[in-house]
Amino acid sequence: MSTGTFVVSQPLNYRGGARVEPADSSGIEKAFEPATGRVIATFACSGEKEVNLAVQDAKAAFKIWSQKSGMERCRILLEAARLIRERRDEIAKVETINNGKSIFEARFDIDISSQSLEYYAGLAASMAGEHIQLPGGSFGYTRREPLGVCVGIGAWNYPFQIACWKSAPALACGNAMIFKPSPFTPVSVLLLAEIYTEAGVPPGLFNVVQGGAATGQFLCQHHDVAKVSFTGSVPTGTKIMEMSAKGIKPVTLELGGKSPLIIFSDCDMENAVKGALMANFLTQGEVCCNGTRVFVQKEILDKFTEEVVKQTQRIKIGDPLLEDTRMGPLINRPHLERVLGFVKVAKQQGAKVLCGGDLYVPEDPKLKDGYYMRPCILTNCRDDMTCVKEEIFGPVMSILSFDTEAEVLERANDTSFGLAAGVFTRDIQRAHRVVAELQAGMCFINNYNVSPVELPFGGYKKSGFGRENGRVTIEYYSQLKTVCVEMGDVESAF
Ligand SMILES: NC(=O)C1=CN([C@@H]2O[C@H](COP(=O)(O)OP(=O)(O)OC[C@H]3O[C@@H](n4cnc5c(N)ncnc54)[C@H](O)[C@@H]3O)[C@@H](O)[C@H]2O)C=CC1
Ligand SMILES: NCCCC(=O)O
Repeated sequence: MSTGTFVVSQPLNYRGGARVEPADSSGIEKAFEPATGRVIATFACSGEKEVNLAVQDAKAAFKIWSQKSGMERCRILLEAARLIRERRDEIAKVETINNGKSIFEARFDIDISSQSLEYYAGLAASMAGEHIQLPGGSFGYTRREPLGVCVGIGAWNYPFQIACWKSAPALACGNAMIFKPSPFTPVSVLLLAEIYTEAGVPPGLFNVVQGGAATGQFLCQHHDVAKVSFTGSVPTGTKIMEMSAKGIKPVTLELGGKSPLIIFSDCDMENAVKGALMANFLTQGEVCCNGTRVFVQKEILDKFTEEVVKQTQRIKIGDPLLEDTRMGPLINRPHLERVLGFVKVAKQQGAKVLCGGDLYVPEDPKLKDGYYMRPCILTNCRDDMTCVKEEIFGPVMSILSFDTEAEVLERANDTSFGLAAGVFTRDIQRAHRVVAELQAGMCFINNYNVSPVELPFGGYKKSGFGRENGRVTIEYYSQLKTVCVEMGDVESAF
């Protein structure tokens, strides 16, 4: 596979253990290769009939899967993880072609994905309730039971990884899942569906329906869907919550962010600069937990800025399938224009562009219609500027300066988002004191944007609720049954 050659020839829905064309349609979508602007797939968005069929199949598979022991589910998930590792390069290439992120990065995403399956495979085998002693030899116990058919709805920035982060805990707990990827990135999740089938899950346990808002609504409103786990924007998350409320369905919402990264003057400068790049430029800056408000203590502002600009200018932009590329194209033309629009407004509001923020046209002629821009560093930023307040979801870092810890904490928390935050300092007491005050679900000390699957990930405030990864996620895909056992006679009140 090389850039400019890939086309999808097989159906993109997956139901009953096989790729299928949807039974009905609520419209047609096209998926692109951002590196070249080429259409790689034209597909029908699933209508209500197809969604009903997917739910029906998932319900049938749930009956079989939920009866299996944790050990049996563990073995199958481990086999699926092994198959992901075996097909790592192929999956990473498909992800790169459809999303635009560099192949270097896509391979990490696929590794994290297989780790997610391994982690929840381990927990599947050790899921247990409690035994509680009661007076007179009576006792109670709790059982952790699956919810039923769960729906996963994904964003386009980590298509394969999001599908794994949702399906691995869901399946480990004994649920079935119907997954709807973003219509921008419909392709890689089919490889996951095939892998689950090959690993031995019952047909229908993991189904894929393609489409946009209308298909998503059919899923969320379906009376046989027990739970919705959503990754995407705050406005869509609000709608998902409203729809789920009508059916009293639990939801997990992984939404947007505008996270602070605080760099104190006593930091290890080299690591802080690397951390700022990790916090802003992975996946072309299209990462929900990015630390895009970079607060730098005044004493080191000039030195930090000089170094971060130097390293940003060195980032190799271009064909994302080449080994040495570190930044590929953005997801699509409208998004590229939106991001460039943020840079324009930032300038109008008084920010200074130290580098990038403009279109980039690679020399290779096949890339001339791709959606590339140069990563951008903004300085002279103020807290009231649009670039500092709103999620840009592109490679744009805003640098702000601060004097004191108390001041920076107040400014860092002055946002309706609360997904992530970071602090760089050599002072261990300050590090823990500061993160304790930060209003964010995922805090990093002396690093940024690493994603160990053992750690719960999710937001505070408008960045959502519920968690992905870590042991706690079992609670979001299962329900607790309490059984009270009487060992004596009934003491009736009547
Ligand atoms: N917290 C997290 O883990 C992450 C959050 N995000 C956030 O996602 C956003 C970017 O992703 P987008 O795909 O543009 O978000 P989006 O909200 O436009 O779409 C997300 C998904 O929801 C579906 N959808 C749209 N309208 C719907 C409706 N009415 N009912 C049901 N489903 C519907 C879309 O088809 C897509 O699959 C950013 O705000 C970003 O911060 C992205 C990745 C991770
Ligand atoms: N590995 C990063 C996860 C965050 C995101 O999905 O945007």
